[in-house]
Amino acid sequence: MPPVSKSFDLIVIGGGSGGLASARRAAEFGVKAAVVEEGRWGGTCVNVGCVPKKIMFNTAMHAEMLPNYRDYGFDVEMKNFNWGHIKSSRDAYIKRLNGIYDSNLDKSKVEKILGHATLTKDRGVQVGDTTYSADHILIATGGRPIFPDIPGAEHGISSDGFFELEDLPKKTIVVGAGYIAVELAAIFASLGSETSIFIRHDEVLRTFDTCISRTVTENLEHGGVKVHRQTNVKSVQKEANGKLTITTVTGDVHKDVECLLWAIGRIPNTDNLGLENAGVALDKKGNIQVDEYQNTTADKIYALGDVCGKALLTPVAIAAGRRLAHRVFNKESNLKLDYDNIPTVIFSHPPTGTIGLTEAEAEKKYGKDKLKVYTSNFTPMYFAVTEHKEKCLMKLICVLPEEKVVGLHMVGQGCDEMLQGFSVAIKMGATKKQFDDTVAIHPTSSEELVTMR
Ligand SMILES: Cc1cc2nc3c(=O)[nH]c(=O)nc-3n(C[C@H](O)[C@H](O)[C@H](O)COP(=O)(O)OP(=O)(O)OC[C@H]3O[C@@H](n4cnc5c(N)ncnc54)[C@H](O)[C@@H]3O)c2cc1C
Ligand SMILES: NC(=O)C1=CN([C@@H]2O[C@H](COP(=O)(O)OP(=O)(O)OC[C@H]3O[C@@H](n4cnc5c(N)ncnc54)[C@H](OP(=O)(O)O)[C@@H]3O)[C@@H](O)[C@H]2O)C=CC1
Ligand SMILES: N[C@@H](CCC(=O)N[C@@H](CSSC[C@H](NC(=O)CC[C@H](N)C(=O)O)C(=O)NCC(=O)O)C(=O)NCC(=O)O)C(=O)O
Repeated sequence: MPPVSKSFDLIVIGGGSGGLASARRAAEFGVKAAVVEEGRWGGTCVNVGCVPKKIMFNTAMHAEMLPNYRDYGFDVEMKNFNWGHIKSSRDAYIKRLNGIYDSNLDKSKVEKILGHATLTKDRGVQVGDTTYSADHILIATGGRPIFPDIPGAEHGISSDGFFELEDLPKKTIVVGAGYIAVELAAIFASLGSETSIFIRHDEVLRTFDTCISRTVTENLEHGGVKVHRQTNVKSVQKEANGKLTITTVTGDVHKDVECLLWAIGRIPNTDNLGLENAGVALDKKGNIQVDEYQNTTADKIYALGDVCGKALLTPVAIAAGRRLAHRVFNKESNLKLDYDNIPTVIFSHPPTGTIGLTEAEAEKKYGKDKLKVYTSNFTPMYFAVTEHKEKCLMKLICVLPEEKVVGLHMVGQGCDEMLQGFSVAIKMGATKKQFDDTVAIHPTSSEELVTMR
C-alpha cells in the first residue's frame, strides 16, 4: 500500500443520496469527513434517477392533460412536442444541482475527492495513486441497471440511456415489470411513442397489493401501452437501418423498434471496491451484508443505500445515512433506521402510493378473519366535465379488534402527494376510528380515506 497521504475521521465512498447526507450530517458534529465520487455529485437520484424522471413524469402529465383543456373551455390547439427542448432544460437543471451539491460540500467543510475508490488491506482507501485513511469508512456506492444475458442485449438501453435520448423514439419496447418499466413506459406512451411493455407474467408490480398490480396494468393499457404478457425476449438484432428486430422465446418477431429499454432490476456496485481486502462480506444476493445499524462484517466499516439491496429509495439512503452519523459521531448509540412502513410512490399514470402490508401479507401475518378491508373506487372531480374519465382506487387494510391500519394502497390522480401525511398516521399506529375522527376536506380525493365504510 502506498504511504497514507491524509487521514480523516470518516471517509465516505460514493457521493450519492446516502453518502452525501451522511457526510454532511457527520461534519455538523465536527467530524473531519471526506467523500470520494467517481462520477457526478448527487449519484443516481440526481443524475439518472428520481430527479430527471420526475421532470419527464411532469412532462407526460402535461401531455395527458392537454386534451382536457378543451372540456374546460380553453380553445387550445395541440401542435408539436419538442423532446429536445425538455431534455436541454432538464440537463441544465441537473447541471445546476451538481454545482449546488458541490458547493454544499464546501459549505459543510467536507473534503471532496474525485476518482474511483478501493479499500486496501490495513483499512486504507485508495484513489488513483493516493491512499487515505480514516477511523470510520462508509460504503454508499449504489447500484446500476442489469442487462440480460441474451444475444444482442447490448443494442438496448437501460434507464441511464433513457436520459441520454436526444429524440422521442417512434416505436419503443420496454422490458420489465417493476418501478422503472412502469414509469418509463407510461412516459414514452404519453408523449407519443408507440410503446409496448414485455412482462414475464400477467401483471406489472407483482409484489405489490393485487389492487395495485391489476389497476396499474389496466392503466398502462388505457394509456396506450400495449402489454405483452408472458413474454420473454430471446434475441435482439440491429438492422442496417439502425432499427432493432426483437424475437421472443415463443417466436414472435417485432420489427422497426427504435428503442429497446431493459428495466429488469439493478445490481449493487460492489465490484472493484477491494471489499475482500477489508473483510467486508456480501449476502447471498451479492449485496453488502449489514446489520440493523448498517455495520458491515468489518469493524467501523458501514454500508447503506442501494448497495445493501433493501428498499432502494433515496429517502431510505438519506435517512440511514443521517441516523448513522448521529449514532457514530453524536453518541446516539441506539439510533437506526426502522425499515418497516416505508411509504413509496410509483410515478405511474396516474400515480400509485403504498405503505405497509399488502392484503396477502396481512392475511399471512394476522389471519384472514382478523382483517377488515375497506375500498373506495371513484372518479375524481377533476374528471367531472372531461370526456376522458379516470378512476381513483383506494384500499385500507385494518387489523381487528381495534382496526389498526396496517396497509394503505392507492392508485389515482394526486395519490403521490396524498401518501406522506397518511404515512405519519400509520407509522404512529393509527386506527380506522382515528382516521374517521378526522374531519374530511371537501372536495378532495384524500377525503375518501377518512370516510370509508
Ligand atoms: C430511473 C430511476 C428512478 C428512480 N426514481 C426514484 C424516485 O422517484 N424516488 C426514490 O426514492 N428513488 C428513486 N430511485 C432510486 C434512487 O435513485 C436510489 O435509491 C438512490 O439514488 C440510492 O442512493 P445511494 O446513495 O445508495 O446510491 P447512489 O445515489 O447510486 O450513489 C452512489 C454513488 O457512488 C459512486 N460510486 C460507486 N462506486 C464508487 C467507487 N468505487 N468510488 C467512488 N465512487 C463510487 C457512484 O458514481 C454514485 O454517484 C430511482 C432510481 C432510478 C434508476
Ligand atoms: N418511484 C420510485 O421510488 C422509484 C424507485 N426505484 C427503485 O429502483 C429499484 C430498481 O427498479 P427496477 O429496475 O424497476 O427494478 P425492480 O426490481 O423494481 O423491478 C424489476 C422487475 O423486472 C422483472 N424482471 C426481472 N428480471 C427479468 C427478466 N430477465 N426479464 C423480464 N423481466 C424481468 C421482475 O418482475 P417479474 O418477476 O414480475 O417479471 C422484476 O420485479 C426499484 O425496486 C425501486 O426501489 C426505481 C424507479 C422509481
Ligand atoms: N420534495 C421537493 C424536493 C426539493 C429538493 O430537495 N430539491 C433538491 C433536488 S432533489 S436532490 C436528491 C436528494 N435530495 C432529497 O431527496 C431532498 C432531501 C430533503 N430535502 C431532506 O433534506 O431530507 C438527495 O440525493 N439528497 C442528498 C442530500 O441532500 O444530502 C434541491 O433542489 N436541492 C438543492 C438544495 O437543497 O439547495 C420536491 O419534490 O419539489
